[in-house]
Amino acid sequence: MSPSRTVQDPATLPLPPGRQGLPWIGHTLRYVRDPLGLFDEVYAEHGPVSWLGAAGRRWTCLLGPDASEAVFRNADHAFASGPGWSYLVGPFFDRGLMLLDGEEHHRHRRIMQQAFTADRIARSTDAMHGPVDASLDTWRPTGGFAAYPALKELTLDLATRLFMGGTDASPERMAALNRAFVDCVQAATSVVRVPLPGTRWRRGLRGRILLEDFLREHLPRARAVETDDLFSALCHARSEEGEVFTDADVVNHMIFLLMAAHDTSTITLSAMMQHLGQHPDWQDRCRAEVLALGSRPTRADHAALPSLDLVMRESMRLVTPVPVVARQAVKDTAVLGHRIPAGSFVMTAPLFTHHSPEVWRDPERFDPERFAEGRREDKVHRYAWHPFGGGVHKCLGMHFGGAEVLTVMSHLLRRFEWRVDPGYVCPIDYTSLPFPSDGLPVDLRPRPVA
Ligand code: HEM
Repeated sequence: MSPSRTVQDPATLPLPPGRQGLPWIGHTLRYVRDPLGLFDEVYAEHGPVSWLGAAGRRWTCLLGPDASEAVFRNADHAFASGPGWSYLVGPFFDRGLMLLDGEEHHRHRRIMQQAFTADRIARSTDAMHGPVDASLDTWRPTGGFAAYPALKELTLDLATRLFMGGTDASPERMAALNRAFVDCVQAATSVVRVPLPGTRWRRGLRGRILLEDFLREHLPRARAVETDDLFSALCHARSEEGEVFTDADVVNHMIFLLMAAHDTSTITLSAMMQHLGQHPDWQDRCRAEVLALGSRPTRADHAALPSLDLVMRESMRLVTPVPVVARQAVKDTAVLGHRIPAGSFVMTAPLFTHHSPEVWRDPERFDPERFAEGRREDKVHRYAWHPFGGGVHKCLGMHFGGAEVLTVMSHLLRRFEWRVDPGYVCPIDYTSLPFPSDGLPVDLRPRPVA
């Protein structure tokens, strides 16, 4: 299953086969409703390398673990992240780390890494308990409780505090800031991509300006004193070579990080709530581990939550928070016997591999033990399970995100019990990152606080 280590001479190879679908929109509507069905069809017809029309472009689809490996390993530096992603997410996350390439990306990543050390993540974990508890105090357990919007509010609140902590902004200003951030995220996937009055695009541009103004206004304070929040961490981060971020870098990175952290964590939490609700045996097992710890587990305590960790991995497999990853070929290259000409827009789909029967046994089944020692189905290929991507752009926040998810789940399991009909099939909207379009109704009950 391993792709060849060297890139073949592209000029000698055939172009990928493919299909346009409808003019301009191509297969966009099908993707939004059922990306897996679409990829399955494309793979059955053409194999791992093909192209399809979507969102006004011809996208070369590189499907399966070998094709993903070729993209992420990027042996001949042919695939650029910035131009691939900016076509999809617009100008709202300009110059965020994922939108940079080459030496510039490498330099920025070296600096940013200093804000994501194990020590910092441990301190952030301790700082999460207060806001998580406060947010859960507002939950009103009931049958049909809409878990997804409640989790989204919780993670947004948490991100604003952990990322921007220490600001003295009024609750109204913070609410406006949250709104601006949501406007940017929604604008990124809007159909109308010019700033006409009343459009999401225009609201997104305004949102970006508001976020920039807010961050610039608070920069001098974040620069003056080093505190535990991410804003301050970016202001003071210094690579081993002594490189630091400019003010503009800090602002751009903060806006991107808010986006990178927020929906991905929410989706993971909501998928875990769904599956634990449908599998009470797993819910009991995870709760027993949580209750054996103190009420405010530290990052080190997370090692004592092995069942919850298995559930997190399995949930990210089944509901892959970043279903596709975008790139653009900046020179001719070759993947699995096909020529990918310079200029091609390229996507690879962790979602597809995560559901592939060529990789997983009974892939649609919720079976966290597949990740347990003795089975380790994810070890069949380096890119069997890759919700955080791979290569030089591999998610920088994966440990931070893991700490957040385990912290929130620990509080949820301690404070609540919930059930979801075992036959429930979650309707997922893939317009942007995947989310349950019905809000994920769960039957939520309080537990006596232990
Ligand atoms: C918990 C769920 C998360 C998932 C599934 C996830 C997934 C991903 C993926 C797939 C990429 C790679 C995209 C690419 O190759 O083009 C990525 C990049 C990134 N993520 Fe995450 N992410 C998560 C949480 C977070 C959090 C919490 C943060 C920050 C606090 C974060 C920060 C980043 C950054 C900075 C990058 C860009 C890295 C680079 O380009 O060098 N992510 N993430």
